[in-house]
Amino acid sequence: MTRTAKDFFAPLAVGAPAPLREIPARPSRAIHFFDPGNEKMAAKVPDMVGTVDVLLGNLEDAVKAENKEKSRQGLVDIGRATANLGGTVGPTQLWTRVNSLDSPWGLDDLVTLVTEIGDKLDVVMVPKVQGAEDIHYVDRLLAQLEAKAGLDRPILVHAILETARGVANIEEICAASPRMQGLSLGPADLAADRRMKTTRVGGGHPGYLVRQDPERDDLGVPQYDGPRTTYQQDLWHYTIARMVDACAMHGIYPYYGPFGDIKDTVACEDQFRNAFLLGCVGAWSLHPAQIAIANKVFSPSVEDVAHARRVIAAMGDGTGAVMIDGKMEDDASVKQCQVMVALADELAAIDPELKKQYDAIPDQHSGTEA
Ligand SMILES: CC(=O)SCCNC(=O)CCNC(=O)[C@H](O)C(C)(C)COP(=O)(O)OP(=O)(O)OC[C@H]1O[C@@H](n2cnc3c(N)ncnc32)[C@H](O)[C@@H]1OP(=O)(O)O
Ligand SMILES: CC(=O)C(=O)O
Ligand SMILES: [Mg+2]
Repeated sequence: MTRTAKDFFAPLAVGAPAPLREIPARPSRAIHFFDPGNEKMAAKVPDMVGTVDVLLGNLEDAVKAENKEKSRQGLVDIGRATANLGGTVGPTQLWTRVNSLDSPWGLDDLVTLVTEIGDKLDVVMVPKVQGAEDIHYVDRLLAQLEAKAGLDRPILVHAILETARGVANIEEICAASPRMQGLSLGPADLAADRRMKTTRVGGGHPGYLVRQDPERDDLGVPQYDGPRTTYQQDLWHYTIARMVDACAMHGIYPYYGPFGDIKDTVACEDQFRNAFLLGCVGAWSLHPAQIAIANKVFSPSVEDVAHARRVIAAMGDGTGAVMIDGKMEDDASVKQCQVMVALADELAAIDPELKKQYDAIPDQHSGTEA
């Protein structure tokens, strides 16, 4: 049975910090993955602080089995030595992706990281989450470790959706703990688990398409062999839309996961933008080149912010209807504009370049009351 409303926000261990009532909307446009055991990558981390919203020390897939302990220790060293990273000190959060709960490393990852650098860790990403039982396990263990380490704020939990069972149980996963911060799409493992026939890590597929109807000749006979335009569709639309609804319903945040074709920056931007438009707040960056893409895509454009401010100003108390540039705006569209402006304000608070751009938008008050 799930916890009752009465004890949902009670700490799960004596001495553990109280769970948060609301998950803070901290900017997390790019969750940048690095292997803390890879010297070249690790050396770049100090200079990345302040340039990316989240630095994530990855201990799971993409780290060779023989390097698991080295990567774990590397993350401890980075957490201890890197200034302005994680906790409440600066704009760049420190996250980790631990090994899966059924692996030989998952338990030691959690115990070591919370004990050694728990004060720096903002979020623990848990891979291959199948249902609420996985979150319950991590929830209790984190509480015990936080109490032992004397931490004064709870570490949050992020689940990767990468099994069919995880997708089927999405709502119970989101609701499993007040620690739940968000969900990411895990398109590679999810494709394998679902027996999808794509071998790509995220992104589209040229075979997943719809085709224009055939032209007809003068007698109305379809010309099946004639030229017909095809339109590539988004393989991930269903899962992302489902993830966005589940997260919004539970007050947590949805993220597009990885885009593996590092060189195809154009398609990466398109995939990230689809996710942004559908309601995601960020995506993973696997290579330094993807950080700028995510920062750009997940920041509202100056045009969108200008339009949103104009609608809000024209709508006064937010009720009624006005015409702006030939379009009707009303109580509902002003709420859409408030979402845009709230995000712009959050980002401007940590990104001086964006602040400059948003501050330069001239005040515009125009519109005609209906
Ligand atoms: C399905 C999933 O689970 S996705 C999540 C798991 N996968 C990952 O985390 C992958 C992370 N990324 C990587 O491992 C690498 O970026 C790769 C393998 C994709 C490409 O690596 P490379 O071939 O070395 O890329 P490239 O030559 O362009 O790198 C340029 C420089 O950036 C460094 N670099 C590459 N990726 C990163 C990174 N994620 N973070 C920091 N530095 C990086 C390289 O070490 C190299 O450094 P150098 O100039 O000192 O030699
Ligand atoms: C993101 C991830 O782990 C996957 O696609 O499998
Ligand atoms: Mg995976």
